[in-house]
Amino acid sequence: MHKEPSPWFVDFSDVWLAYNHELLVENQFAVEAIDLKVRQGEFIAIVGPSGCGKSTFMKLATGLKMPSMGKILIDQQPVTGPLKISGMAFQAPSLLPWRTTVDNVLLPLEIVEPYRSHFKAKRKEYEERARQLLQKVGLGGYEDKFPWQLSGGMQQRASICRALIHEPKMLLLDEPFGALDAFTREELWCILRDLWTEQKFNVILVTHDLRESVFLADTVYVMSKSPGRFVVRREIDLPRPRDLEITYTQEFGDIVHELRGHIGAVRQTGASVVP
Ligand SMILES: Nc1ncnc2c1ncn2[C@@H]1O[C@H](COP(=O)(O)OP(=O)(O)OP(=O)(O)O)[C@@H](O)[C@H]1O
Repeated sequence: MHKEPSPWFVDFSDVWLAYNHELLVENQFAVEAIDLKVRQGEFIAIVGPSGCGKSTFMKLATGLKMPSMGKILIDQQPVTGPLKISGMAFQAPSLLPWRTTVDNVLLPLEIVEPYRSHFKAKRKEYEERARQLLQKVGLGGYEDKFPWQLSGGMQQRASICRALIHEPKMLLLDEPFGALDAFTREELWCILRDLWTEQKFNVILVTHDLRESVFLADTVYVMSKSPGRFVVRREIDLPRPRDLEITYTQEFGDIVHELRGHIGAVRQTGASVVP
């Protein structure tokens, strides 16, 4: 029978994950009943209380973990192992201290096929690409410095460049700006906004910062306490392009406030609230 291709870029159908066999037997799931449909190029943010399963969700979305039940399609393909079409950045920039900024950014091209096979032959071209990306995020002049010569915000910019150098279709960000001061964080929101506007990769952003989620995302999902479920889906219909000024508007404040109410509800009860 001919099957219609999934119209979604990310398509989770009733996905459950228990971390091991014993937990599965005891019906102890880290995340449960996840149904998530994400359009091509959509920017989603996931917020929720600590330990609700946000990182577990990320592991499922990148194929680092296989679901105990349910089905995951990314870019029409069933996920069967770690995905090459994704780039990742975390709270800690984790740059290699013995490599310069540009060499850190080049790292995925040394590891991920098809780049890896051509790395020696195309090094110059790849390096040019890395330098252009670094320029774009405001790190021009720092390409040949070592990580310890950069501020925390600069290191995080480099780490985002490293996540994007192989032009992934999907960027996964787990609390990428969590360790930065408020001003630097907002600067990086704008950098991410600009990169996404230009390249339209899919983004899955995990954050504790509701303002960040509302400023950046098309859609915000709220997860409930463990076992993690998606209990609220909020479309952010603020016009784009969004400037930081928007964060001071009543409309923006109202959405943040509404999401805060949902988080408060799931923190207290862990129960579902009406989507
Ligand atoms: N390797 C593991 N083995 C068993 N249980 C795990 C493992 N990793 C996570 N868990 C459990 O799965 C649940 C979800 O954890 P997860 O790390 O996904 O939450 P989180 O929302 O990312 O937390 P935080 O916001 O604190 O980073 C928690 O109950 C956690 O104890």
